[in-house]
Amino acid sequence: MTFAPLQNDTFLRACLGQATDHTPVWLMRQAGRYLPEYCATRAQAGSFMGLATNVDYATEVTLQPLERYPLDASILFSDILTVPDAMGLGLSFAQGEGPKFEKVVRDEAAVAELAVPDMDKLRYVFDAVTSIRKALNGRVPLIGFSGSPWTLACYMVEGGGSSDYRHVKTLMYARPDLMHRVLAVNADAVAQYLNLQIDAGAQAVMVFDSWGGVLADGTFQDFSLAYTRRVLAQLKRTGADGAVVPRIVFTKGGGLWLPEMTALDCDVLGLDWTMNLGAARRIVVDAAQQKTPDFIAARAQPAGAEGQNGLKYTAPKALQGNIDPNVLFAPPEAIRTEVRSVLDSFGRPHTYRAAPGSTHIFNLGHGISQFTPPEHVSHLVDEVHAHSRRLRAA
Ligand SMILES: Cc1c2[nH]c(c1CCC(=O)O)Cc1[nH]c(c(CCC(=O)O)c1C)Cc1[nH]c(c(CCC(=O)O)c1C)Cc1[nH]c(c(C)c1CCC(=O)O)C2
Repeated sequence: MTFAPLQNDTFLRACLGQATDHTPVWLMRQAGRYLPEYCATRAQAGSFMGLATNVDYATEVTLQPLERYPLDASILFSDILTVPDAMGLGLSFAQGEGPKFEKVVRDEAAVAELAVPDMDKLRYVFDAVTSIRKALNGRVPLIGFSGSPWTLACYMVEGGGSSDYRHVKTLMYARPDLMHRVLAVNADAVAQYLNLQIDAGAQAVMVFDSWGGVLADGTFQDFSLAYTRRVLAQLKRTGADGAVVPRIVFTKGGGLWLPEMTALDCDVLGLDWTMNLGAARRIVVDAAQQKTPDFIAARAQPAGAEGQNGLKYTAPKALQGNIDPNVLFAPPEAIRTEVRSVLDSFGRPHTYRAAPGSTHIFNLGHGISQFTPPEHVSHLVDEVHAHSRRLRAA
């Protein structure tokens, strides 16, 4: 399987800590209900799962936001809940309501039954990845994704969305042994799922730990972070074409744990809007400097090379985020002001020779709202490109 050469590698370069002439931008949930063309295709497909399981529809809606906006990356159209669905829990999305599972995993018997699903049940996802790569024709890279083991467990135990996470936290505190088993199965399923997306053509992969931030300090490390680590440890480093596949970990509400997350074996950390990007940048750069005392020399070396002191040079993690998606409800001039403020908070973009590294990928701090006026997104994307070029020229 060979695909057309990539025409815009800005996103992949930024993921790997390399200099770019502008800050790349894409948006979480960029293909979704705020786009009238998405709603039209969804109506044809009849349901969300009808859309996600049909390769042609999934390809069509993945490309829809790219037709409107000069985004620097695309993301597979699917959902994190396809994995528990393949485990036999019976996923459905009722119109106007959130996701629902027919079966919930709350007791010893249900936990005992749980197993890594036959990946053939998820073939429609891998087929969609290959079809989207072909349709993109090298325009921008394609991101594959999965939920984190903890975030998937939240839906599997609650049976759907939740406002208080009562059932999943009850299981965690009352029967940590059962919770650990659910998370171990999820981690191994997610790792296989992402590796097959990589084989099918995904050029980067992202783990959505959307509900990591609802955990208490201590439980986050044991029940979320440890299993994200278990996923990362099993992931392939390169795709079928030999290109490095960057890994992104996004923990909503995880800003306080950023110092601990710098130790993850991933390339990019995603942040929600509560975190100052300049402060986050200092944390990731400090973490890399501790591992590599001669930091400037490290920048001149490929990551992973052996230094004179015998230490492995580690590039600081790139950061992805983090504008409040609600900014998109404000008038265009206010959107542009907020975009500049997020870019400025990250600070002067890294160039090879200039001091301390870390690169920035612009994104929302969480998924785009279905009520967003589509024309407002044009202002956001345009301002990211224009202002980030200005920052590099300054
Ligand atoms: C928690 C989570 C889910 N799904 C996802 C997450 C993690 C990201 C996050 O925290 O937002 C991830 C996801 N879901 C979807 C994508 C597609 C790719 C993209 O970003 O464009 C991605 C990356 C499509 C979708 N997944 C869903 C929709 C809307 C459903 C529809 O079209 O009817 C889309 C476009 C449904 C979904 N799926 C999920 C929920 C809670 C819902 C209902 C909420 C809602 O209605 O917005 C679970």
